[in-house]
Amino acid sequence: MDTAMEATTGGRGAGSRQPPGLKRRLRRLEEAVKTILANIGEDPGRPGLAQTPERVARMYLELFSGLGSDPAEQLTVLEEEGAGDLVIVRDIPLYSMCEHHLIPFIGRAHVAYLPDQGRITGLSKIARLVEGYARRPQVQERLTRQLADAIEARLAPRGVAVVVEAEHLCMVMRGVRAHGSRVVTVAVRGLFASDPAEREQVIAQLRS
Ligand SMILES: Nc1nc2c(ncn2[C@@H]2O[C@H](COP(=O)(O)OP(=O)(O)OP(=O)(O)O)[C@@H](O)[C@H]2O)c(=O)[nH]1
Ligand SMILES: [Zn+2]
Repeated sequence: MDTAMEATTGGRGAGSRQPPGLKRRLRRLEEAVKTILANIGEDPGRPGLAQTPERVARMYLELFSGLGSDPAEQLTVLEEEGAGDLVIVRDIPLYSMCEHHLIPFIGRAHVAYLPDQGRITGLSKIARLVEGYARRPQVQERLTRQLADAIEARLAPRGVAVVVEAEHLCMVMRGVRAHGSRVVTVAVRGLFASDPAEREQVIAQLRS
């Protein structure tokens, strides 16, 4: 985690220089990509691949930029007197990386929460939360749970429900080659966990 922290905390201020750790990590990633290319039977020296290790190194830091920060901190708490009705944000795009194979799983997240005492969050913040947890090596169940836990911890709502629907390229491009299969995961907290009728209703709304 220490090295991940370097990448995400470095270079934030205007004109600030990259921390030395970041350059070293990029160089090591480039070396690793060259090693992969050589060992799959490619020639890392051929012109078409000349920039590839550097490009892939930068891409990996982007794809895994959710490491080393706490996405829950992005959930600002707004006090809106009287806000107590269900809030649903559906179809949030999701691009994450399966931690078993390091290839993408792609889908949508749907989030609902029932505010308590007028505590709500900015709507964009929920999409930011999804991005923060998605940009790291993941499994879908943990991602789903982390989204529900973050909203519960920050907003202390009466209930939270999260549904994630995704296609795992590790199940499609390789292995079992289950084309068209979709994985659906659900996490519920508060009222949606304790009351089966409420749970059923909110999940139906999220999946409709
Ligand atoms: N529960 C869960 N499993 C996942 C997720 N992403 C990938 N997997 C599974 O992780 C498992 C890894 O199993 P292994 O047997 O170690 O790896 P493998 O030989 O490549 O497995 P196959 O994919 O069956 O060929 C596979 O069953 C994947 O389908 C995820 O988000 N959640
Ligand atoms: Zn996988």
